[in-house]
Amino acid sequence: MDSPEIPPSDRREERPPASLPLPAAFLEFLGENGLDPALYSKADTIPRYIRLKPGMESSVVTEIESELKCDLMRVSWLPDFYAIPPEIQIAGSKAYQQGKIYGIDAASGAAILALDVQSGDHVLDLCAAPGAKLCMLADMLGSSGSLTGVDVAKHRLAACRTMLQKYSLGDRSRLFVADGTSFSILPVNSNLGSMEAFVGIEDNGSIFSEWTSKRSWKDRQKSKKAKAAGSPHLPSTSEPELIYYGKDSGLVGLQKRYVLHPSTDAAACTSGYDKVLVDAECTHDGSIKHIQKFEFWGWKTLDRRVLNVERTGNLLHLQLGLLTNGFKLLKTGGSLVYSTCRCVSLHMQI
Ligand SMILES: C[S@@+](CC[C@H](N)C(=O)[O-])C[C@H]1O[C@@H](n2cnc3c(N)ncnc32)[C@H](O)[C@@H]1O
Repeated sequence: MDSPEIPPSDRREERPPASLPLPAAFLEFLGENGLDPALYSKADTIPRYIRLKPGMESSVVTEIESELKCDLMRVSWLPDFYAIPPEIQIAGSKAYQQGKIYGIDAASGAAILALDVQSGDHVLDLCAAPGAKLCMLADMLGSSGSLTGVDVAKHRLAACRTMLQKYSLGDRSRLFVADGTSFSILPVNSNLGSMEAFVGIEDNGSIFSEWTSKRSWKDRQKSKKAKAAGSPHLPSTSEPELIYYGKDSGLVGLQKRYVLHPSTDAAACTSGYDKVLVDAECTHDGSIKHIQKFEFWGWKTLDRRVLNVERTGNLLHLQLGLLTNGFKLLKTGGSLVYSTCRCVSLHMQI
């Protein structure tokens, strides 16, 4: 007897179950979102990706192949991206230690590509840490324009600073510890005509001199206070804290109050960012490797971190806040890309 035709909506039932012992609540959540649980047991078949720092000679590829003992498969649609087998670790390799390659997902590359960064753009990355996308943005920017990275978690943003320095990509960058839902500092723009008035005026140390890793007494007191309060994250009312700026970020020689003053929505329309990336905090359920970690962390943790209704509600609120503010900071004619680890990438232009 012929087997009856199965309507597409029921075909999911036929798929083999995931070999991970996913908890019932998570299976239900996947079902509600039309996602196949079998996906979550396939991490060992998904390649890893690396990005070769642009400008490297092609002979470097052969060198890296022999060092990592695997083929580097060029990703045709993503410049400088290569797929490598999932079991290959890059952290111990010379190529990684010397800043010739870094690990970054193809999905992250796709989000940056969609932003279409051009040399001379003023670019804002509103959730920048730990910084793989930030590095790619800095590379795309080339030798003019600026890059501003914002993240609410200072220790994570410090990792961005380390990355920018390691890959020599920080010259046009500045990094602010700030709440991305209310951040309102605009790029240092050549079209703010009165800028000359602020340049070079000595004002009791309130002018930016070249950035140094040595922290001032005031900064050290600030971090002591934050530590004592037990919070790694700033309260939303805190002032943005600039933890890094490069020598060509446009800040050196400018008065601090000129750079750090908050903007209005009207000013952003004319002097805002050309490109904004909102790579928002999310539940991470779209990251197969991330979900696999809960086998070790315990599925109860998954309930608490991913499925908890209060947390997902708060996340939605946060994501909307980040998206709304990112949009406000765009210059007229600029573009914004919104992405999460579920690879949803939304491109908007005003
Ligand atoms: C998905 S991660 C970003 C990944 C990053 N774009 C990259 O490519 O490495 C989300 C980031 O958003 C940050 N975040 C959470 N709430 C935030 C807020 N209110 N403002 C700014 N950043 C926030 C988190 O600290 C986290 O580093």
